[in-house]
Amino acid sequence: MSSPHLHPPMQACILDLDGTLVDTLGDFVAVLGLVLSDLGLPGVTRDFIEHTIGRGSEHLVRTTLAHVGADMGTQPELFERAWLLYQQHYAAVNGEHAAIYPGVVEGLEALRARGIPLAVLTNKPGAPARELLKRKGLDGYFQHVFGGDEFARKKPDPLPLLKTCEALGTPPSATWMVGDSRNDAEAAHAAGCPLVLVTYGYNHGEDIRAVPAHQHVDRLDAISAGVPS
Ligand SMILES: O=C(O)COP(=O)(O)O
Ligand SMILES: [Mg+2]
Repeated sequence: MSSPHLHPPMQACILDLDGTLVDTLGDFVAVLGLVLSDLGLPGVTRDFIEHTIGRGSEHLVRTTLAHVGADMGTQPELFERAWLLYQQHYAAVNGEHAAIYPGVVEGLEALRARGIPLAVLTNKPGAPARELLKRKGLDGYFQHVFGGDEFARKKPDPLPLLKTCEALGTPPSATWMVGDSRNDAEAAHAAGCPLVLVTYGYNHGEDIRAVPAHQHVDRLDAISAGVPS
């Protein structure tokens, strides 16, 4: 499966953000700490957050509230308050505790040098995703950046991936998806996009090497070498 001659061609490449391009766990930890403290609720561990991120920020906030025992049944407004606080704190913190993974800039440079159009598709909302890329100096690489709030459904549904292929103007069969989690893998399989999984990042505690892909890489700059254009 990982032998180079089996690789489909690459006409464009769509990349996930959190856990693939940027290690944002520290931002999520800081922001959720602030939100829970504002609400007078107990904190959660870094491990819990690492295992919960990836399905979008609303899912993260809702799951965190449930985890600390907040009763959203009797306090239906609690989620709305927490969500508002989350967005405010995230906008302020965004990128402060986040770092670009080793090999990412080199990998993006290599793809760009080959003339491969690039896009980001994340389950993070679009506005903070674009701001994060800007703050980290990565925004110039991408023709499109789409967030989880910009399509009717999020990854692992294939819809956002198919829409991103449409925006790039390339067929899914030649538009590669690069991600760190089963959400990315399921979306890619369902959309018919070739898949690269990075072995770092956040995958809900599961071993990503066990998830089928055309390639598993330890660094983003290992992609370009094996993929024909
Ligand atoms: O905000 C999230 O849930 C993370 O999103 P991503 O891994 O799709 O970039
Ligand atoms: Mg991810």
